[in-house]
Amino acid sequence: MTHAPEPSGSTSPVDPLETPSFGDRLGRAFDLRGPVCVGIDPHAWLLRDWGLPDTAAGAESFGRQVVAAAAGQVGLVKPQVAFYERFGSAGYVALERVLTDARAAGLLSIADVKRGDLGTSAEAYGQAWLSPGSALEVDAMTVNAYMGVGSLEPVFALAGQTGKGLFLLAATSNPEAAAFQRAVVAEGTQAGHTVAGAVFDAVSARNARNGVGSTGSIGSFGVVLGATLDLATFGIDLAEAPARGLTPILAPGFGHQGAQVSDLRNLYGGYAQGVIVSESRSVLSAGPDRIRQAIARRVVEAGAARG
Ligand SMILES: O=c1ccn([C@@H]2O[C@H](COP(=O)(O)O)[C@@H](O)[C@H]2O)c(=O)[nH]1
Repeated sequence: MTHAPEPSGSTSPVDPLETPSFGDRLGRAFDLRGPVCVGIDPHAWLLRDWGLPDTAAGAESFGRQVVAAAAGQVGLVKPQVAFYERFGSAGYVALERVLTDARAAGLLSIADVKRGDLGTSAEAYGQAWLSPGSALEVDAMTVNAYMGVGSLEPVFALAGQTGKGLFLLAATSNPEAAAFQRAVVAEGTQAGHTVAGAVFDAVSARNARNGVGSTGSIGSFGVVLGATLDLATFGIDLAEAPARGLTPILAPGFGHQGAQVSDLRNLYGGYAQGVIVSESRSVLSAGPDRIRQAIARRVVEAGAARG
């Protein structure tokens, strides 16, 4: 019996040699605009405060206004997909328009979608978010490795081919994650390491292998390490960064969740130059008329903290 070929969706072929890597684009964004990433999280209460309906149209207007305010000030935005998904297909159409605006404004977008599965299912998630020309195309997506880092192999491969990035959840900012993410791996090459440490090491090893670029180059594969945490207690040592292939860190937890941007260097040590400082509610709650100024303040704070 022959199998039908996997559908490739509305994607176009890419030449990996012609595609600058996500790590390179991220490095450029850091140099040009600093490390701040504005989260796009259209909570129902925020839509109300912004004078918008709690509908897909409201979430679209909200997202597009946030993108307009972020454009030219920061290098990155991070839409929280859950807040669009709650409106079903209309929410996805809204998100597609927000992403189109972000791309047109020269912003790198990270879909906070936290996908994870195995084999061809994992690959299909990757195709949805990382394939050039797909409706939901972004620069990077968040993924979870709780089916094993190896389960994400097809997504790593696709991201490598298309010049996209991945951020694997390693130590997340929510307090209830610690017991789980500090658990110890039972067997294999990572035996004895914490789950968080094993994810961090696996991602770092990939960046080290790919990090043949210049000193200070940034890898395309990153981890999520919450800013609310004492990362040493998760078995993660950030004291010394590698000379090339620095693993980027997506760092939620600043602002509303309590972490201070001024602590950037204490929190992330030798990796501070690769940290994406992500804030959502603390910026978005400024409202449509003051969000530009709120973002500008974060840019100054983060620039000073990063040095
Ligand atoms: O460890 C994690 C991973 C993801 N998030 C997401 O980031 C934002 C945080 O929003 P704030 O309003 O700045 O607290 C939100 O979309 C989370 O789902 C996280 O908080 N922690």
